[in-house]
Amino acid sequence: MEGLVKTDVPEGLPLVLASGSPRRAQLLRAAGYTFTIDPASDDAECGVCSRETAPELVARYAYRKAESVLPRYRHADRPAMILAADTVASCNGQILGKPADESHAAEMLALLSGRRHDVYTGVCLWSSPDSRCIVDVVRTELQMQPLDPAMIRDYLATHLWDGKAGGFGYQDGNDWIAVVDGGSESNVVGLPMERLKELLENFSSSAETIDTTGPGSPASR
Ligand SMILES: Cc1cn([C@H]2C[C@H](O)[C@@H](COP(=O)(O)OP(=O)(O)OP(=O)(O)O)O2)c(=O)[nH]c1=O
Repeated sequence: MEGLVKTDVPEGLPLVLASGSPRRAQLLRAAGYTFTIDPASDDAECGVCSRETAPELVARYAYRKAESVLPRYRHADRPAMILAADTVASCNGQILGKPADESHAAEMLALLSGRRHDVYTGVCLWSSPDSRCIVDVVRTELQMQPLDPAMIRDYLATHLWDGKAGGFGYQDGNDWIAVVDGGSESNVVGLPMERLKELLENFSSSAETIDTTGPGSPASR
């Protein structure tokens, strides 16, 4: 997979992956990052707002996931660079998150069959000592080959769809799906590694300071 090259974390901060996704941890490990895992609370993902686009949704969720773990790293003796992400597929105007069950996965695969679709990952980096934050979204366009009922049935039986946006894993080892634009395979699997490197490298000049003490802030909850 491309882009598996690490860079330094600004200020030498310990990197905290605010995600329970095994794929994100694998990608970070493969690139050589040292990090701890501290998943965001489940309520960081709270449904699709009306008229929200897929890129808006993943940006919002990535932000909320990072924000939800921030209070754990607020003390001066526990500084961290928090990394959170959220991935969805988007096909024919529908946003596809993780399937609730096998029949939901089957519906998603039937929709994706033979269609071009996009996978979006939102990434949020938040440095706890100075509460500076950056959010970005990467899109990858994919083409799914036509899937016949037997292919869908056999894939569902593997349970590999479980926990994967769109009910299908790009990394699952069959040739059903190909990247047609946007390049990043790691983005499809849950963390755009080349963009992560750029975000870390440009963090000092690009991140915004977030007021975490005002009304509605993590500290006030
Ligand atoms: C499209 C696609 C997604 N995925 C995965 C990446 C993500 O783990 C998952 C999308 O769900 P997310 O809600 O983005 O992440 P998560 O629930 O796994 O972890 P957390 O919320 O704790 O960060 O789908 C693949 O593994 N392969 C794929 O081809």
